[in-house]
Amino acid sequence: MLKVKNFSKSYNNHTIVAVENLEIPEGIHWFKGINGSGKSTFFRSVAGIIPFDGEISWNNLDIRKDAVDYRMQVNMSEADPLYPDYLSGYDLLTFIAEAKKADASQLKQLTEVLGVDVYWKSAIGTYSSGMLKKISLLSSFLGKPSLIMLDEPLITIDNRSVQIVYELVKEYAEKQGVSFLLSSHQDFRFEKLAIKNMYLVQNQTITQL
Ligand SMILES: Nc1ncnc2c1ncn2[C@@H]1O[C@H](COP(=O)(O)OP(=O)(O)OP(=O)(O)O)[C@@H](O)[C@H]1O
Repeated sequence: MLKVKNFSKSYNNHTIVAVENLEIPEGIHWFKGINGSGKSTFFRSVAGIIPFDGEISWNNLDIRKDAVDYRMQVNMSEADPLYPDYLSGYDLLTFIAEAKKADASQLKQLTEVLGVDVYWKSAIGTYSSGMLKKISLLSSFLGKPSLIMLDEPLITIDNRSVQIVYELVKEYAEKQGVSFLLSSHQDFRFEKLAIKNMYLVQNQTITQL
């Protein structure tokens, strides 16, 4: 269970998202909202990437008090990932795999499934947006997370990769009990997945649909 209490995130004294009380059970959930509504801001807060006011815990691990354990359990893929151009996908993914204590076989299997092994030794600066997106998506599966947030996972990747992402989400959810928060500003993007709840990010808050 993800528990969010008295949450608020502001930029330049302007509230982007505020949530008094939100409890999200395990399962696959879909966050909708128009451009700029605050989906990425909320996901980044839950991932522990940006500071915020309030309390967030996942399966009773507090994002601040249990900072390391929490971050071993909660992974995220950014909507528009940004990495240093001079690193290779290999440099980045082997680093993340080590930090997340991933089995060597997991990294190998994911690179092969997503076709990242073909280009991951080249510098990131040479990648197309879809190639970069696949590195970011792959990174979020590494280790033994119990919650994975995928921010706009289907943008920029080709149709075949979209199917692979659907399969990976299904496999990790069904076989390993991983929960997912998926975001999309478009309707009918995740119809192939067993979506438990849908949430709307709108008017500086989040409501369950
Ligand atoms: N680092 C930042 N500094 C200032 N304002 C920011 C920052 N990051 C986001 N914002 C603002 O917060 C609001 C929400 O942005 P966010 O990226 O969370 O929206 P989103 O719902 O993910 O949008 P999209 O669907 O376009 O990805 C926007 O008005 C944006 O300009």
